Amino acid sequence: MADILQNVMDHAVAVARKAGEVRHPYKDPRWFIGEESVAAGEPSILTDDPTWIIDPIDGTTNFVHAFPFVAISIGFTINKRVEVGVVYSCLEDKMFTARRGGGAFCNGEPLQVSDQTDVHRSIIATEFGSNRDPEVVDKIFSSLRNILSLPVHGVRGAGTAAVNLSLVASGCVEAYYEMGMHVWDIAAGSLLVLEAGGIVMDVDGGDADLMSRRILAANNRSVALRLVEQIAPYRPDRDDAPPAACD
Ligand SMILES: O=P([O-])([O-])O[C@@H]1[C@H](O)[C@H](O)[C@@H](O)[C@H](O)[C@H]1O
Ligand SMILES: [Mg+2]
Ligand SMILES: [Mg+2]
Repeated sequence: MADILQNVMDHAVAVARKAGEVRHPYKDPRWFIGEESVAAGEPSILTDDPTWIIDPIDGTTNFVHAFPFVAISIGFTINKRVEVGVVYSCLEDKMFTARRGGGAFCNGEPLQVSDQTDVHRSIIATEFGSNRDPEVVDKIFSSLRNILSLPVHGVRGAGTAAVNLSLVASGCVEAYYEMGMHVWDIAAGSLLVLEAGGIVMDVDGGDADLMSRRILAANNRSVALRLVEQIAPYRPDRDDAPPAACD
């Protein structure tokens, strides 16, 4: 694991030097998008530069309530594409790693998504999120009602997007969708799913967009597209939306 991170950091330095950059890639805030740094006012703009995308605690509400799923999520992008993903599920003591083109692993063991193609025999993960706007809550419940009525085998939510994505990559659930989470919740986990043989797309079936705050990750296209038909989509403000103007 340390080797993978070291290689990536070396790669980041090499890319920076090639571009004639003198910035230190581990210190310049432009090379980071982190939940806490953004909360402190740093920008949340994904550029082509090598960028670390970090959620130090994914599953904060779980953490506060001692609900036993909490993760650390670290993604690394170049040209806006996730090259490395690391999710450490702390209480399970599971270290999930993926490198683009290099497969996905849990504690060093290769991961493979479920081979289930029938949505009716699937478990779907999702989250209720923290937005209590009645229109958003209606959409959440509408999607849930549609999916439960398909019917599916079950609906689950771990309380952390990163763990939900690790569950798709591990073949424990067939899919995970959510609207309202952030890029730091999903950057690393989305690569886990892709490298375990799954797919990642927008909830409306379009291309995945890391900054859109919408994701549908699934073991295969046939399960994903059945879910697209059931999901009532809404558009949260993007992670890279300009800050609202003050009066
Ligand atoms: O705040 P946080 O615990 O890092 O991250 C949250 C978790 O991933 C949660 O599962 C998801 O539903 C929220 O959308 C995220 O914001
Ligand atoms: Mg999070
Ligand atoms: Mg967090």
